[in-house]
Amino acid sequence: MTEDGYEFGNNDLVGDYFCQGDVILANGYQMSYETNKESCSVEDNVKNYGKRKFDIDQSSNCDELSINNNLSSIKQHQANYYLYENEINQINQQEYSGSYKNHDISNPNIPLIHDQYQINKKNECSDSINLTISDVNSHKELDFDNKELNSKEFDDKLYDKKLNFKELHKEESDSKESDNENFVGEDLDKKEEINGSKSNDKMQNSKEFDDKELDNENLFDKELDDEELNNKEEEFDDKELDNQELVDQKIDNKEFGSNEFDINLTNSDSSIDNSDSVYRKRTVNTSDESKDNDSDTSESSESDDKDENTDKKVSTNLVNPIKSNKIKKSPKNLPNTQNTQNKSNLNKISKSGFKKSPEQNLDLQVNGKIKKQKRMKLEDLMANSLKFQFKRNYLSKASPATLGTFRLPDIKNEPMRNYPPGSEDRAKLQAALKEFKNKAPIEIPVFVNGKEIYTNKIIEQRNPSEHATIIAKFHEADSTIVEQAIKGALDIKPIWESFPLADRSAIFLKAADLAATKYRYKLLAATMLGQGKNTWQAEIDAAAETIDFWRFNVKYAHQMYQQQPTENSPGVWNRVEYRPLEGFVYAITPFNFTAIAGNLTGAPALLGNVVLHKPSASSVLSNWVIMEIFREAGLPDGVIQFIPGPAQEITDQILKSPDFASLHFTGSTTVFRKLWKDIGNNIENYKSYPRIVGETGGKNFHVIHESANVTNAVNQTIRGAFEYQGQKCSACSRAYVPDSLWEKFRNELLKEHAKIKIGPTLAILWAQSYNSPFFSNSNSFAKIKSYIEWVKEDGDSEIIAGGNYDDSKGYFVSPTIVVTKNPKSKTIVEEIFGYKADEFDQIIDIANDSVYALTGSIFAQERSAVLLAHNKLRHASGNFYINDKCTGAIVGQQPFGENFLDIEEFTYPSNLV
Ligand SMILES: NC(=O)c1ccc[n+]([C@@H]2O[C@H](COP(=O)([O-])OP(=O)(O)OC[C@H]3O[C@@H](n4cnc5c(N)ncnc54)[C@H](O)[C@@H]3O)[C@@H](O)[C@H]2O)c1
Ligand SMILES: N[C@@H](CCC=O)C(=O)O
Repeated sequence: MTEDGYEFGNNDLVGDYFCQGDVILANGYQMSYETNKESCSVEDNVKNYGKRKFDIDQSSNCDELSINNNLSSIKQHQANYYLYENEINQINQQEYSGSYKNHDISNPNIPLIHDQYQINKKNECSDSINLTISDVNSHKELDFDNKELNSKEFDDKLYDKKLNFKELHKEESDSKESDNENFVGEDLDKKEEINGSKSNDKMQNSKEFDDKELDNENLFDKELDDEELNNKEEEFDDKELDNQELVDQKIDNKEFGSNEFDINLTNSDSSIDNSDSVYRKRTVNTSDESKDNDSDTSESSESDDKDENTDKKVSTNLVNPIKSNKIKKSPKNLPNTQNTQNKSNLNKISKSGFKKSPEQNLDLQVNGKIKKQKRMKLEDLMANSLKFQFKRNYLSKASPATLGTFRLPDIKNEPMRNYPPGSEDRAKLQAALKEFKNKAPIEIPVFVNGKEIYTNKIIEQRNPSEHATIIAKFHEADSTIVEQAIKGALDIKPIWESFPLADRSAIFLKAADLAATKYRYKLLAATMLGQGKNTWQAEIDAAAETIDFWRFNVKYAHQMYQQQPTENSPGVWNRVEYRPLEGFVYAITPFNFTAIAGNLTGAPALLGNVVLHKPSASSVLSNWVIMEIFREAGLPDGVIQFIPGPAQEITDQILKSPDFASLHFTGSTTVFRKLWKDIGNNIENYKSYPRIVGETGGKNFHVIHESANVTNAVNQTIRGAFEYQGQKCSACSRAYVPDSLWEKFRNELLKEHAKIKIGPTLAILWAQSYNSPFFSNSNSFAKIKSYIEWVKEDGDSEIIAGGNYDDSKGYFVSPTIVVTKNPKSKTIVEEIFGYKADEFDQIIDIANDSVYALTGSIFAQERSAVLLAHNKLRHASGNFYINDKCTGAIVGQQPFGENFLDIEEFTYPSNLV
C-alpha cells in the first residue's frame, strides 16, 4: 500500500523486468504513459492481466508510488502469465498502433530473443498462428516465411524448444542468409517444406543440438566464459551485493508528437558500472542506445557508440545484467561439448542469483524530475526468467497445460474464535474497531475494471447503534459506470474462464486464508460497526462463514468437475466440461450477512463467471473489505465489479442487458418476486436464458414436543429468535409449545429473556450483553415498531416480554415475545405459543402451513415425535434441525442437524468482561 492508499497487491509481484518500447514492466507492474494526457499509469499485470489499474497523475501521485517485489511469487503466477497476453496486445494496439504497426514490441510476455528479436504471435483464437519475428531496434520484421503455422506446429516448435533462436540472430548478422537457421532438428524439415531450401551443415549441427544439448539452459543458448562465471559467482557471494548495490539506469522517452515525456529509472549510486545496467536502451525509432558494453553482442555494437548520449529518444528492452555483461553469447548457436561445464556454471549462477538477487533503489524520473524511489529486487536471474517466460507464453494458446491432477488441501470448517478477555484476538479486534472509528467515515469507491471510481454521488452508511455516526460514505455507481462494468466484465471473461480450476481455486483459497488471518479483525469490525453485530455474531458470519464459503466452494467445484461420464464406447473417451454462463452474473446481496456478499460473488466467479455485485446500502463497508480481500488474493480486475448504488436504477439497467445471464440474489421475498417478474419481462432481450437463484425470507419455527428437554428448548429458542436481534433469515419467529409444558417453558423463557442486555455495539461489546442494536436501519425499525403497535391493539395477542423500542440514539427494539392463540394471527411474524399436547399432529400441520420454508426445528426426546415431525415437515424447511435452534447453519454441515448436547445457557465467551 502506498502512502496515497494505492494497493499494489502485497507480494504478488514478480521478478521480471521488461522495459520495452514505451511500456515498462517492472515486477509485474506495467508503467506506461499516454502522451496526450500527460499522465503516467501503472498497471498490475500480474493480478489484473493488462487492465489499467491506476491512473497516476504525474504531477502528484507518482511521488507516492513505491513497489516492493517478492521473487518467490514469481512461480505462483507463472501459469497465469500468458493468459493476459492478448489483453496487453489489445492495449498496445490501441495506444501505439501508429508507431508500431505489426511490431508488438511492448508486449511484455513475448520473449526477446537475444535481446534483439521478438517473436509475436497473433490470431490466438483461431487455429492458425501468425508468427512474426522482429528486430526490436530497427523495428524491421524479419523475412521469415514460416509465418503461418497451425497451432500444433507452433507449439511443437516452441514448446519443444526446437526453434533455434541463436540462428535467427546469426541470420541477421549474416545478412539473413537463410531463414532455415531459425530452426533445428525436425523443424528444419518443416521449414524446408515452406522455404524449399535446406542447409545440410546446419541440419547436422541442429541435430547435434537436439541430441546432445537440448535442455532448458540452452533455450537462449548462452555460452559462458568460465572465468567470468567464477567471477560472477564470487560477485554473488560477495556481501557487497547484499548491501543493495545500486544500478545506474536511465530510460528516456520523449518527443512523441508534441508532448514530451521522460521516464527515467535511475539509481542513486553512481558507483556501479553502467555496463552492468539492467536495462539496455534502445531507440524507439531507429537508433540503438544500448549501454551494454558486451563486445560479443553484435546487435549492440552500433549502440555502443551512442552509449553516452543519454538524451536520445529511447525505449527500453530488458537484458539480463548477468547476460549482458558476464555471459557471452556464442557466435554460433550450436552448442558444443565444451559448453557442458559452462552450463553447469550457469546453473550455479542462476541459483546463486535467485538467492542473492540484490535489491536496488531506483528512482523513477518523470519529465526529468525524480518522482519516486522504488525499492526493487533486481533479478539478476533474468536469463531464467526469460526462459520460463518463453515457455509459459508459448505453452498453448487458449488454455494452459495442467500437468497434474491436483489434490486440494483438506477443507475443514474454520474454527470459530471466542475472543475471551485478555486474548490476542480480542486485542486485535479492539484495535481494528478503533481504527475504523478513528478513520470514519471511510470513503468507499465503486470498483470497476480495476479502477476505484469516485463519483461524488455519496450515500452514508451509519452505525445502527449510534446513527449520528457515519461509519462509511460510499460513492454510487451510475449508468455509465454500470455500462463500463458490464463491458469490462465481458472483456475479461474469456481470459478468466480459461484459467484452470486450480488457479481459480488458488485465488479463493488465498482469499479464505487472508480472511482467516490478516483481514479477520477488519471484517469483524466492519460488520460490527456497520451492521450492528456483537463479536460472536460477527465472528460466525464475517469470519467463519465467509472463510468456509470460499474453501468449501472450491471443494464442491472440484467434486463437480469430477462428475464425468462413466461409459465410453470402444475408441471413445467422453468428457464433460462445466462451462461458465454465457454472459455475466448479477449478484444482489442483503445487509445482514457479510458472508453472503463473499459467496454470491465468489461462487460464480470460482466457476469462471464474471460478476457484477450490488451490495446493500447497509453493508457497504464490510462488503468493501470483501472486495479488498479478493483484490489482494489476486482476482483479476473485472471479474467481480463492485457497484453500490441505487438498487432499482442499477438493476433495471442490468436486467435489460442482452448479456445478463444470471441473477444471484439473497434478500427479501418481495424483492425477489419483483426481480423475477422483471427478468420475465425482458426475456426477449436476452442472448441466453438467465438462471435465477434466490434465497429469500423465512418464518422459521420451533415445534416443541411434550417430551422435549424444556431448558434446552428454551435456550435454543432464545438463541434462535434473538441472536443478531432476530435479523437472520433463519431466525425463529414461531414457536409451538404444548400446554403441558407451557407453564415451565414460559417461566424459563421469561427468566432467560430477562438476562438479555441491549446496548450499542461498542458499549456492550465486552459486557455480558447479548444483543446489540436492534435493526440496522430506520426502515426496519419503523416496520417492527408498527408490528408492536398492532399487537398492542389486537385482542388475540399478548406481549409477555419486551415490546419497547427507542431510536433516539440507535435503532433499538427490545426482544419481544407475543403469545397468540390464533395461528393465522398477524403476529405470525413474531412468535406463537400454546397448543394442546394431543394436538401435536395438527400443530405440525399448522407449522407446515406457511408460504415460507426456510428453517425449522423439532424439540423432542421421544423418537417417534422426532420421526413424525421429520416426515411431516419435510417440505416446511430447507434446513431442518432436531433439538437445536433453527439458526446457525454451518457451511458443509447443513441442511439437517441433530444436537445431542443440550445447553443450559445462551451466552458465549466473547460476552465475558
Ligand atoms: N434465505 C437466505 O439465505 C437469506 C439470507 C440472508 C437474508 N435473507 C433475507 O434477506 C432479507 C433481509 O435483507 P435485506 O433487508 O437487505 O433485504 P432486501 O430484499 O430489502 O434487500 C436485498 C438486496 O436487494 C436490493 N434491493 C432492494 N430493492 C430492490 C429493487 N427494487 N431492485 C433491485 N434490488 C433491490 C437491496 O438493495 C439489497 O441489496 C430478509 O428477508 C432475510 O430473510 C435471506
Ligand atoms: N446462515 C445463517 C442465516 C443467514 C441468513 O440470514 C443461519 O443459518 O443462521
